[in-house]
Amino acid sequence: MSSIVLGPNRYGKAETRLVRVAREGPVHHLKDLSVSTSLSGDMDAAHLTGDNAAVLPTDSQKNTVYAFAARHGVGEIEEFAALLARHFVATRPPVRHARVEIEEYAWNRVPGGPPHAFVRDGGAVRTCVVHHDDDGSTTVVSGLKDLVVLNTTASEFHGFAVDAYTTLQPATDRVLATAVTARWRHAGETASYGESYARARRGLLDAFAGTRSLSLQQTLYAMGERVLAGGPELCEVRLSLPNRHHLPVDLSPFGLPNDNEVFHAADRPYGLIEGTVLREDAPDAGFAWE
Ligand SMILES: O=c1[nH]c(=O)c2[nH]c(=O)[nH]c2[nH]1
Repeated sequence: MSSIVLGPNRYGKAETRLVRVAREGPVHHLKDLSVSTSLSGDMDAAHLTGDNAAVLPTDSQKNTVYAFAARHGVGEIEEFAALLARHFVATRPPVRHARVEIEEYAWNRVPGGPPHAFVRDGGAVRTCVVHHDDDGSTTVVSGLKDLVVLNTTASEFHGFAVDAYTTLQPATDRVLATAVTARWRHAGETASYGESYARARRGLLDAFAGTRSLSLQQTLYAMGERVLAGGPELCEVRLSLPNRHHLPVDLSPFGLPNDNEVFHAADRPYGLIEGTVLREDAPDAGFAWE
């Protein structure tokens, strides 16, 4: 019989919810994050013998998130994630690699309200994953999720393969809707993350709105291409696009026409279109996507 060995492993505190209020007199600023830390390295003993000497408790990792927010403030999520990742690798020798993932929930000021009143932004959640390794390298992937978009026309789907189980009718004018998850890899270790986020988000929306779509696959490529066109600092985009089907309701039993006006917004199942768009000369991704 072959012997059994321990494979890759990592551990950390998932989804530490951090809200940081920065006060400039009566004007307050709000950061609302979910921070997940994950450490790996010389930790085999914890799994194999129960020796926890190398294990920095996940509770300590959570405390570090809060302490760093107090001590350093929170700027761009990528910078806060890198600060944490480097700290764990630098201060705990058994930790050879740190992965920090952050989601940011945006808040806007209440229009006309006092400078301490906020309303949660209904738009996308901003995301990042930063890896730092004890060889000194850092990788940064930024992105967004839950960016819900819909075109009421300019979407077609026909010419598809037909087999014994195909019932779908070709569509020359359909509703196209999706909730975009997009992640983009930075070629370097530092960037103007706020600016590149705004550019990438704009590019995603422009490409979705401006593409006469023959499929969600084609729209995916257009969106990825547009993000990369925003600047050389981004080298690879990964997109996940659920096809939120809008099915025309058959109103003929009621003697009513339905000229592409009344739809059932189906929940599930949904098509899931996923793909990567990258520069041919993109540097090696290493562990960036892990
Ligand atoms: O844009 C689409 N791509 C597909 O692959 C597909 N498959 C399907 O049933 N509807 C659609 N729409």
